[in-house]
Amino acid sequence: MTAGSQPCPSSNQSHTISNQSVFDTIVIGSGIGGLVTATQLAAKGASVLVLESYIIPGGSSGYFEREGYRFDVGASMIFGFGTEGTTNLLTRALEAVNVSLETIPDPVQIHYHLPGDLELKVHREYENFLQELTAHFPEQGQGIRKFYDECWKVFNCLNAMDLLSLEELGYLTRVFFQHPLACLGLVKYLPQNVGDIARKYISDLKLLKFIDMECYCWSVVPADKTPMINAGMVFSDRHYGGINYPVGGVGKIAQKLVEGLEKAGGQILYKARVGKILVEKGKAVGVQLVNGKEYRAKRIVSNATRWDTFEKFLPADQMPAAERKWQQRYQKSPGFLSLHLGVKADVLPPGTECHHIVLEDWENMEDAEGTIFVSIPTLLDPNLAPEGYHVFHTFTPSWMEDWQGLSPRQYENKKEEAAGCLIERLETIFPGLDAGLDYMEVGTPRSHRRFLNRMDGTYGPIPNRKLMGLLGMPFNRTAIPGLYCVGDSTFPGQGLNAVAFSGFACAHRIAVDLGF
Ligand SMILES: NC(=O)c1ccc[n+]([C@@H]2O[C@H](COP(=O)([O-])OP(=O)(O)OC[C@H]3O[C@@H](n4cnc5c(N)ncnc54)[C@H](O)[C@@H]3O)[C@@H](O)[C@H]2O)c1
Ligand SMILES: CC(C)=CCC/C(C)=C/C=C/C(C)=C/C=C/C(C)=C/C=C/C=C(C)/C=C/C=C(C)/C=C/C=C(\C)CCC=C(C)C
Repeated sequence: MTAGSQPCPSSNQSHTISNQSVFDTIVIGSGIGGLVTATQLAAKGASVLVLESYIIPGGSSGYFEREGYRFDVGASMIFGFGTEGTTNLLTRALEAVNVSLETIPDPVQIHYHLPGDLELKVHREYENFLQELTAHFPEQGQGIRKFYDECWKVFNCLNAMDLLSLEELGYLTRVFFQHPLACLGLVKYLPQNVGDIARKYISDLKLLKFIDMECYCWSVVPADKTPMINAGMVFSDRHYGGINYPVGGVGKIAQKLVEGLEKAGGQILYKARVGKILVEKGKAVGVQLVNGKEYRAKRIVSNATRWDTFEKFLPADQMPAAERKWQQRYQKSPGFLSLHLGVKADVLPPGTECHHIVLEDWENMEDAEGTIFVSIPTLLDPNLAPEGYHVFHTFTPSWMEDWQGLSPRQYENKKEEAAGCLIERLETIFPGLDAGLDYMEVGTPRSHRRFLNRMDGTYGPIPNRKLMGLLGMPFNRTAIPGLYCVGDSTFPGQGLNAVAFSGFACAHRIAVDLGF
């Protein structure tokens, strides 16, 4: 979304908030992490108020409409909509508040276009994927199978048990007695990263680069810094529950959760920007909006990033030691330069897949504007664009620093130039893209900061050195009594299914704390 353009109006305008003096819980932000916390608590009978600064719910999983196109703001490759097991957390979150969403299965997770003619597709069918990858690295066939089979071990442990708060002793004891082997399996993998495990089985350097890319394209760090638990989820669930796109666009997930929240008695207020968390006698007791209005609750949950929570909502100079430590271990990932395009349908040859990753030189994988991501959701749900056209969302990592200190004219020119470069590079995969353009909206980390309130427009936290898997990622409670965090700056990190887990865990911990 252009930083200068007006957001589209929503039918869900501000609601009147019931005159309750103290809510059980206030949730700051209606990203998927915040909404799952809110719906879980409302379903248990808690009184919940969600305060969202924007005009619609969803945060990075929101949408906007322009000239007949419906664009996903950020998230587009959706895990968690499976029908079986326990890891289908988006399906479960909707069910908990008696709503549901129709989804369309995506037969291929990603079509990779990588250096050295490494062209391959990650098929929904596991064996087809292994076969296609092995055809590129015939000598490494056994290693490939052993590596991905080890990822399944992690997934099978997770998919055997209810997924709730790891900060709650009652749950941990119960789950350990019910599934001792699965728990021990997870304990083993929690401190591990993908790179070490991949190198046990794989020696070919180009194949190891491919594993780096398999991690980078969702964790924005290479295999050595990517936690094995998360890779177990991503590399297996794509073949188990699969990647499924919600009919009507990604924005529908948040809209449905809000519908469920309200049915369960919870409330949401839009255009309600929190400026401050109120702390009395060392305990979080409420929030103050930037317009001065105050709301109070027994528990406060922040779905904003940890940087926003502890540097903006609370005095930065009184940051708890645990948060300072976290900031030494994790840094902000880059944001994205995003092009939301409307494209003539004949640009895409028959058989084009929905998601693509493009990289011309391995050296550039982690660089700003190195790896290119493409999502074309109209290949699954054609109703998101006018007839004869496609929605084409392409994005590439980009740092806030590169977009600061520019005059409005310089900013617009830089965006145009960057968009031109991206389109030119994509012409090799989609010839005729430039000529087929019908609509273009360019977003930068500044747009993400403005519309999503994410500090520096970041995609989320990344380890700033090799850490011990997921061990360094905080759960939901914070050093301030009564204050919890949820979303991608809590365990287990980025990803809609990951933040949904964070929401389940946060709501469970609060429900126990409040005696629900
Ligand atoms: N950021 C991206 O570009 C991007 C792209 C793809 C996927 N994703 C995914 O999106 C997910 C993020 O989910 P999440 O739940 O952690 O958070 P989120 O960033 O999606 O949602 C946070 C919400 O809090 C609101 N908010 C922030 N500050 C506020 C304030 N002061 N007052 C009121 N509301 C405020 C924001 O408007 C937003 O709706 C991650 O899984 C990530 O992987 C993000
Ligand atoms: C008791 C005892 C002894 C012990 C205990 C142990 C235990 C129980 C443990 C447990 C653990 C757990 C539960 C864990 C959990 C985890 C989880 C849930 C995880 C999840 C994850 C997920 C993820 C990571 C996801 C992700 C995704 C993503 C990020 C995506 C993205 C995408 C994008 C960016 C796009 C791309 C592309 C294109 C467009 C092409």
